[in-house]
Amino acid sequence: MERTFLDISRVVVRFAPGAPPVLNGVDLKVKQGEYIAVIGHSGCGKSTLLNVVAGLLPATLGGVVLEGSEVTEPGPDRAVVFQNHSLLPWLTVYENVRLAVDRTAGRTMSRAERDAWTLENLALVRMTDHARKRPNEISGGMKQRVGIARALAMRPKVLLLDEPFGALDALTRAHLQDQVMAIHARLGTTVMMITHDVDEAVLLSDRIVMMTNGPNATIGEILEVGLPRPRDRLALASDPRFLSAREAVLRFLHERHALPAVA
Ligand SMILES: Nc1ncnc2c1ncn2[C@@H]1O[C@H](COP(=O)(O)OP(=O)(O)OP(=O)(O)O)[C@@H](O)[C@H]1O
Repeated sequence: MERTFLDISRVVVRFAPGAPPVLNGVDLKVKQGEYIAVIGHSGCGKSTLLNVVAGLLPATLGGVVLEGSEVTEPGPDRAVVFQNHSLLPWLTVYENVRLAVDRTAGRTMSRAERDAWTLENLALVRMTDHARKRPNEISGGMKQRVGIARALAMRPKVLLLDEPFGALDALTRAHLQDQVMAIHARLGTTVMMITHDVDEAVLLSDRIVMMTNGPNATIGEILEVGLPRPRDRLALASDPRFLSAREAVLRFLHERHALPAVA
């Protein structure tokens, strides 16, 4: 059996004493290189879970262990990409990525190596030609690509994506999904991605973690996607395995765990 790489163990998060916990007993074991999607209705606690893994929020009970080390604070081994880019507007695209490289590899790489590594990560997201531009001179999709390059440049053990494509139009979103799939295939990075988009979850992930509604949310079901890689969105659009995975997630969300207003 493959070893657990990221171990989320009986995580409970309660924001206010006396209030019901937002998350109650989330247990998940992730293998190295796995692509996990977390899906669930708005407000069920997906970002809360990601923030616990990122070390941005302490669990009230339980905890997270990454490669044998307990998560107690944020660190470059768990790089986060948020829905809205968090690039520094006064720095160029290159400088935004370079800053992360200098912070994480300032002592281990020479200047020339850091320059090359910055450029390599920009090339990975096809942003080489825009390296000298500032964030206000590039599109939303490009900003997210820079955010991904910056995260990958830290050589994270886990890439945490909090609805990274949520604010993008459908075509840009599809393009970025393809790029992230290609990067995952090339680097084998372990990924945990929050999404509201069922097709995105099925297309990208190895397993889809479906959350029950909050409060007291927990993992309701886990779907093994099992589609062979590389995956091609056009071919999959009519593939019965894709359609049945999609249906299983939709059923979970809209029949078994519909929001009260929907049910
Ligand atoms: N810092 C906080 N203090 C108090 N309550 C919080 C805090 N952060 C989140 N919550 C509450 O916890 C619940 C889960 O929030 P969270 O953002 O994790 O949900 P989500 O599933 O990511 O939602 P969405 O899909 O809408 O982004 C919500 O009810 C939210 O109001």
